[in-house]
Amino acid sequence: MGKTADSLGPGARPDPVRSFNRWKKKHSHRQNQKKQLRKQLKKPEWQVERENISRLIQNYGKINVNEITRFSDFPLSKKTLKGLQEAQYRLLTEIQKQTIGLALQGKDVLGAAKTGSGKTLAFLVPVLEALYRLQWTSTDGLGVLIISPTRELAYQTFEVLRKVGKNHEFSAGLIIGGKDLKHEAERINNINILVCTPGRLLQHMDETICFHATNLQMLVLDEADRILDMGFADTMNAIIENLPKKRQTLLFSATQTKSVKDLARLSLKNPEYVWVHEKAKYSTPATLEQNYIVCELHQKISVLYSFLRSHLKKKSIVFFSSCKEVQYLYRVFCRLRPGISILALHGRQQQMRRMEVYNEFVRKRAAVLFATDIAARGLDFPAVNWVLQFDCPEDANTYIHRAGRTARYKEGGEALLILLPSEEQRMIQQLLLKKVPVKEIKINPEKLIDVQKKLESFLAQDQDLKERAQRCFVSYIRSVYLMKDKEVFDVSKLPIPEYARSLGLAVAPRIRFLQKMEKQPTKELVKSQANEVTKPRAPSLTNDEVEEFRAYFSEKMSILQKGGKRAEETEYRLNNGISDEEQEEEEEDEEMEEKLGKERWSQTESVTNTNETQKVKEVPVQLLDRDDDEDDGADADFLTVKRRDVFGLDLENKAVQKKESSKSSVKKKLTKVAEAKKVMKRNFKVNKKITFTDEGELVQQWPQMQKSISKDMEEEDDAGGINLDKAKERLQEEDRYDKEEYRKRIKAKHREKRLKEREARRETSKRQAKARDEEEAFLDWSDDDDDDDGFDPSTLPDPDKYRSSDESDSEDMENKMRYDLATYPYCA
Ligand SMILES: Nc1ncnc2c1ncn2[C@@H]1O[C@H](COP(=O)(O)OP(=O)(O)OP(=O)(O)O)[C@@H](O)[C@H]1O
Repeated sequence: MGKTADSLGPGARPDPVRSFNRWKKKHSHRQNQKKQLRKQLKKPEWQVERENISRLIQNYGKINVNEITRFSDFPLSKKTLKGLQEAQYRLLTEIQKQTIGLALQGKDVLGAAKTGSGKTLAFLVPVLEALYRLQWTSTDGLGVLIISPTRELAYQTFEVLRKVGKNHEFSAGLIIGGKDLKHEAERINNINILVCTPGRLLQHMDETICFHATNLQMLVLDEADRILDMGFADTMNAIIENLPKKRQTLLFSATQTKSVKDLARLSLKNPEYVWVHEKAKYSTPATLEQNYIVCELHQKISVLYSFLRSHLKKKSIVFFSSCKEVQYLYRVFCRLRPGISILALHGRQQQMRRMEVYNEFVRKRAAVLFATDIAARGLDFPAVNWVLQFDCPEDANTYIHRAGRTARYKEGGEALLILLPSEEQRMIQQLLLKKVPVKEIKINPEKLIDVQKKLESFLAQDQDLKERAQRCFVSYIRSVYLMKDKEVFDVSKLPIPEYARSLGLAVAPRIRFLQKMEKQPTKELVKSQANEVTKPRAPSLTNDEVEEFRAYFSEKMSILQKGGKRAEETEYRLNNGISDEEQEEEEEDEEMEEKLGKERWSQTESVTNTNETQKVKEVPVQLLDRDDDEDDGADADFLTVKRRDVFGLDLENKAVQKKESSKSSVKKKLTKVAEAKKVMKRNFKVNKKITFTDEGELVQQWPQMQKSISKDMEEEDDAGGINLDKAKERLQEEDRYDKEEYRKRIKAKHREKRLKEREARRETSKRQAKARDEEEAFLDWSDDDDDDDGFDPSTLPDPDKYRSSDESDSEDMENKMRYDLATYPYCA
C-alpha cells in the first residue's frame, strides 16, 4: 500500500500522478452518466418506462423479506414510492413486509394480522404496481376491484388510495350505495381501480349497460371473512360469476377465513397464507387494554351515562347491536346533556349524513360515537381512547374488530365490554380461546348516576321519543333472539319488564315472536318424551335456523336499501324516514313470524309494581375507579377498579338475589277465558263513538251496532262490564238475523234473474217477428231495383282519404321508433 499525502507530513506535496488518476476516473464516470442521460432523453418516454418495468420485474424474484425494512427496499415504481413518501409512509409494518413481495410476484395471498397493523397498504401497493406494470390506461377499463363490506370502509380505502397513488395516471372510483346510480353509471366504464361495496357493484353489473369486468387483473377483498360470510353470500356469488377466472386475488382481514368452501368459491390458485401474528401470545394489539364489567340489563343505560360523564375529554366509540337502539339512545343522551358531543352512525341514515358523521368524528378530539357494527370493521378513526361494547358482540371475532377501533398502529387504547350475567361465562370463554386477554373490573356504585326517572319524564312529554323507545326495546330483544350462539344469548333470561322500565317505558311493548318461544318448551318436551329422551331443552332456535334468518334479514335490509333491487351490504342500511322504519319493523316482524309459523302475541307484558322497581334500583353497581385518568378530573374514577376491587361489593351475590326474585315473579300463563273473566271483574265500560246525521239523528259508530239488537239488550249494555253468556246469546241472535237477511237477499236476486230472463225471451221473439217482416220488404225492393240506374259509387267512402290517414299513421310510427332509439343512446 503506498503512502497518502497526509501521511507524508504537513509540508509534503500530493502525488500528481495519483491526483490525475483520481480526477480521470471521476471525469470519465461523469461523462458516461451524461452519455446515458443523453441516450435516455433521445428515447421515447414509454420506452424508458418499459425498461424500468422490466428491471423491476427482474428484481421481484430477488426479494428477500428478511432484508427488507422500508418500502424503498421493494422493487417499486418511482411513482408509488413518491406517493408513499409524501404520505409519510417509510418503514414497513410486518404484514406489509410479508405480503407485498408475494403479491408483486403475482401470487394469490390470504393475509391476516391484528387490527390497526397496516393491511390497507399491504394490498394498495401491489394494486398500484400491478396496473403500472401493465401500463394500464383508462381505455383498458376495469383493472382492479377492491370490495369492502361497508360504505365507510370503502370510502376510507379510496382516500388512502388517492393519497398514495396520486402520482399514477390511473383513474380510481368509489362506488357505494346511497348515491345517484345514473351518475355513477356514466363514469363507471372509465374507472381502472374500483373501490366498492358488494351490493352496489352487483347492481351496476346487473343494470349498467356496457359495464363489464372482463379485463380484471386483480380482486381484493378487504375484511374477507365478513364479505364471504352468509350475509353477503348471494351477492358475492353473483359478482364472482361476472369476474374472469384468470386473475390475482388478495384477501385481508384481522380474522381471516380458512373455510375451504369460501376459498373454493374464489377459485384461488395455490394461495400463500400469511398469518403474521399466528404465534403471538394475544390476537389483539399489545397496546390495547381490555376489561369487562358484568351488570344487569336494566342498569346498562345508567352505566353508559356515568361512563360518559367521567370521560368528557376522551374520544370514544360505543357499539350497540341495532340501529333502533342507536337512534333512541342517541336522542335520549343528547337530551341528557352529558357534557360531551355525541354522534350517531348507523345504516338507516342518509348517505350524506353518514359521511358527515364520519368526517366529524375524525376531526373531533373529544366526542362519543354511538354506532352499530357498520363501524366495527376497518375504520381508522384517529386517536380513539375508548371502545365500549354496550351490547355483547355476536362472537369473539366481532369483539376483536370492535375493540380494534382503538390502539391502532403503535397507539394505546382501552376497550370495555359490558356483559349481562347470562352472557358472561360463555363469552369470556370464547374470548380466551381466541387469545383475547380480558379482565373483569367492577363498577363504582357511588359514581353511578341513575337516569331512569329522567328518561321516564322525557317519554311522558314526547310521544315520538316514546315510540322510538318502544322500537328500541323490540329491536334489542329481536337482536338477542336472532343471535346464533344460543349459549351466550338467551332471550328467556332477559329481565324484560325491568329492561322496558330502564328505557323509560311504563309498559313493555308486545314482542310477538316471544310467544312462540313460550310455547316451544312444551312442544319440545312432548317430542323428547316420545323419543324417550328426558332432557328438556331451553327454548331456542337451532343454529341453522338462526343463520338462515340472519342471512334472510340482512339480505332483506339490503334489498330495501337499494330500492327493491339486489342485495346491498348488511351494512345495514336504509335511507328511509321514520314512518317507513315503523312499517319496516312491522313487516320484519310479520315476515319473521311468517317464517317461523308463529301465532300472534296478543298479550301485553305488564310491569311489576313500583316497590319492585325501587328494589331493582337499589342494586348497587360498582363503578370503575380510574386513578391515572388525569384529563377527566374529579370524575375520573368512574371506571377503574380494574386493578383492585376498592369497593368490595359483591355483584355476583346481588345477581343471584336478582335472579331469584325474577324467578318468583314468573307468573302462570292465563287462558283467554280467564283473562276475559279478569277483565269482567274490573267492570270496564267500553268507549263509544257517536255521530250525528244531517237530520240530527244519533248514529253509533263504535262499537258497531248490531242490527238485530233489542232495546233491552242495549240498556243492559249500558250497565257496563262484559257478560260472556249474554254476549254468546247476542251472537246467536245476530247469527239468526244475518241468516234471515241473507235468505231474503238471495230470494230477491233469483226473482230479479227470472224477470230478466222473461224480458229477454220477449225481446227475441219480437226481433224474430221484425226480421221476418224486413225479409219480405227486401224481396219487394230488389225486384224494383233491376229497372233503376244501378249502383251509385259516390255512396262508398273515399279510398284516398283512408290511404292518407294510413300513411300518416305509419309516419307517426316511424317517428316514434326513432324517438325510442334516441332515448337509448347506448343501443344506437
Ligand atoms: N407503514 C406504515 N407506516 C406508518 N403508518 C402506517 C403504516 N401502515 C399503516 N399505517 C397506519 O396505521 C393505521 C392502521 O392501518 P390500517 O387501517 O391499514 O390497519 P388495518 O390492519 O387495515 O386495520 P383493521 O384490521 O382494523 O382494518 C393507519 O392510520 C395507517 O395510516
